[in-house]
Amino acid sequence: MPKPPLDLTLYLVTGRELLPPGKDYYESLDESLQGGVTLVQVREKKADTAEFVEVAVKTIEICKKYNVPVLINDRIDVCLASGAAGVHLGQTDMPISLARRLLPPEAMIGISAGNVDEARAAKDAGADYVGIGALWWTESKQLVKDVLGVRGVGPLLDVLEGSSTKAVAIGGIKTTNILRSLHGAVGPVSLRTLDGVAVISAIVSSPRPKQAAQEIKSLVTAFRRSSPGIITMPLTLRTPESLKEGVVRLMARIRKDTPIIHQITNNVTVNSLANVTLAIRASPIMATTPQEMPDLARLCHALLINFGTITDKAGMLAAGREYNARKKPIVFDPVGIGATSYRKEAAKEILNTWQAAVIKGNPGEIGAMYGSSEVESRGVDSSGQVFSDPVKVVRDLARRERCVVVMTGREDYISDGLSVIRLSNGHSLLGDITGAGCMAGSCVATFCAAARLEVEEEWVGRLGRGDMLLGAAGGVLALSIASELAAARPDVKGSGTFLPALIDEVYNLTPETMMRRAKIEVLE
Ligand SMILES: Nc1ncnc2c1ncn2[C@@H]1O[C@H](COP(=O)(O)OP(=O)(O)OP(=O)(O)O)[C@@H](O)[C@H]1O
Ligand SMILES: Cc1ncsc1CCO
Repeated sequence: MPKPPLDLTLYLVTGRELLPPGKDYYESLDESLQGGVTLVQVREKKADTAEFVEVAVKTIEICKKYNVPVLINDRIDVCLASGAAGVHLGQTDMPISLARRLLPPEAMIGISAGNVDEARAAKDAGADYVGIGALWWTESKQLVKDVLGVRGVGPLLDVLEGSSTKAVAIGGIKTTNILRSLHGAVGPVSLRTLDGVAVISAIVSSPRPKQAAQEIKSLVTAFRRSSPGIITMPLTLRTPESLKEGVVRLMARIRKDTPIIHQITNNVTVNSLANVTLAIRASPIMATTPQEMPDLARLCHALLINFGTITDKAGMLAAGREYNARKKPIVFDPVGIGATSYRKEAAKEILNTWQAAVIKGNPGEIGAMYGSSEVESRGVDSSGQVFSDPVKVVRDLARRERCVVVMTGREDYISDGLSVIRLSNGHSLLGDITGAGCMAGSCVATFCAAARLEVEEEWVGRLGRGDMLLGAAGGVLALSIASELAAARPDVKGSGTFLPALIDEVYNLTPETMMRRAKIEVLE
């Protein structure tokens, strides 16, 4: 008998202990199948064998009505006794090769994988699918050993590329984090995406499992239809001319709409950031308290998170979640990330919680994120060193972090994982004031707000909308072109007079000047 097709789109793992009070297990199961569940795993941790078999048989009977196969957690004997379609194994359960020998040839066998080695072993053993996790910390955590995090999934998907082993993610997936989960879990090299999601409590604990299943399934299918390998724009041909025109268009949009830019930043440069934001004609709001975040995410058009003095991690985490939920851009400036291990850990936690639209840093910061020591990381300021292959660094990091990456310096490199552009404006005086990079972050956040505002239709199934590469380029160009104009002024005598002149020049910047002065190259 040929193997039945395996549809992992919405994989329900049962958990009778998680049902809401008064809800019958079989009733809940039937409703979730009506909502579109495509595969069911019966998971019974406490039942004895007789009860497990009984639950399995009844589950199979109900699932048959919907043509949905049933797998059994761990127990080959229960699978055989109940006539289930296959098993799901843990790493410490029976090896796949042995299970294959005991089960009929058409049986489906899946296995949990929490790292690259486990994924590779599963593929080599011919697993039909791997369950990758845990994605998030969850109430049903006893199911999985360690939290892998959304950003940990990609390398496992790369390992599976080219094989027939499918992949599903598991662990804490719910409607509020599903797009974040799917968007983040993509192979950085292969751009392979998940074949579906495994859900437990988001469906089982719901008093309305049908609606819960429908909602999750529609988001998975919408994501799948949305060119999921691509980070920001559906394929766009980039030319210096189209980028310049785009930047000027965003500038006009900023002036028309005065976007509100929420900024959680350091206490060294906070005033400069508020002033530069006003100078480009946007409206800054600096706010750090977690309780304010839902209201601010509703009100504001973009969020900047600057790590400078990292005193507000709780606010950073809360804010990012809200902006992701509203599909509004977040710019992350990991200031000094290479300097302390606390910052490195905090960045990991932050980026595993929410998805940045743009990550911006100097070569030391980007190098620390990339995991390269080619460029020295010195406190918060740039060491002035550059990478031998900056194009590879920004492109690979963008693919890995699933966002646009900006690496500032004498030349700025920007990539969305597909295109790489180089901007060559700016003046060395920017390196002599504190917060030039921080101000570039505010400008990028403002242009990204405009890039989102100019797209009216929702990009269904995606975590954001608008051309974030263009937003990033616009922000960097505004500050660096203004710096050239400021440095040339006769009243500027050094770094002290340069800072206010810089704000003036941002304030007086015209679309014509931007168009004339912007030095943009498209490298890839
Ligand atoms: N030597 C230079 N020549 C031209 N432009 C420069 C130069 N150095 C920096 N810039 C520009 O200055 C801006 C800030 O980049 P920089 O790499 O100095 O940030 P940073 O080190 O993070 O700054 P800070 O930590 O002070 O905020 C960018 O727009 C970049 O293009
Ligand atoms: C000097 C300094 N220290 C922490 S943040 C900051 C501003 C420049 O990034």
